[in-house]
Amino acid sequence: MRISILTIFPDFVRVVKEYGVVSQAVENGILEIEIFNLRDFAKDKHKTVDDYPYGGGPGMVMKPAPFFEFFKFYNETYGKPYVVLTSPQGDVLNNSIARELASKDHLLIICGRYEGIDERVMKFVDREISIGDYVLTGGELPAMVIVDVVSRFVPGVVDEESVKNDSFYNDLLDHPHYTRPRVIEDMRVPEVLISGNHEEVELWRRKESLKKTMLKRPDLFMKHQFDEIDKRALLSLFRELMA
Ligand SMILES: COc1ccccc1CNc1ccc(C(N)=O)cn1
Repeated sequence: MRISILTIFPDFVRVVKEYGVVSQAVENGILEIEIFNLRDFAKDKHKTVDDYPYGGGPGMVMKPAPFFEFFKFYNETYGKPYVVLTSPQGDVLNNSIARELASKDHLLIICGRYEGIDERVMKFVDREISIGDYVLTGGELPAMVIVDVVSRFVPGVVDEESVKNDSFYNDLLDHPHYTRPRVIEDMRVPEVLISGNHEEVELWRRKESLKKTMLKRPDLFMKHQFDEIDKRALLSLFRELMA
């Protein structure tokens, strides 16, 4: 999968491809991440990317011409990508949107700055995405979040099991995790996890996920489709609560 990012701050976003599983996926060719500087497509001497807003008002607006120049170059060179704009007006990102974006061969993420982007640039945009209901000084952090979340759904980037057990994969919150030592400051690892009984472990984990989700995210709990393991876990949970 190829992901490109268009920004006036290329050094800001570069780190997203330099660490962890994303950098490994880039190294072994599962992911291609390319960063383009919008300023390179501003043809005037001062490489201007912003200008005063028609109609007045505070701040500046991103000029359309550099974007038009960029897309002329980009579409001819790489073919037409699926274009995402990160903006406060977008659909709020969640796992299902991320999974949908991960199915595209070729994604381009546009990062806005200033008060916003000239509306005529929207002709290139397929999807507007927000990472939450707040305004940032730029679209670069949302672009990095999208690259990270989408990468996890690209086959081979992370262990399939890990994605399958994603707490939000089956819309339950994650169970507690433990590793060595078995005891630290008198705090012990739950015995079931040391029992080696995988069925018991899976039941315990599911019970913990259901308990945590019921308490912290009743909205997710109500949406959850209960499978056989869930039912056994819930029974065990109720027995525990009644005891
Ligand atoms: C006024 O800013 C803009 C206006 C229009 C586009 C981009 C920006 C850049 N800012 C952003 C971007 C994304 C998010 C988000 N919630 O995903 C928040 N702020």
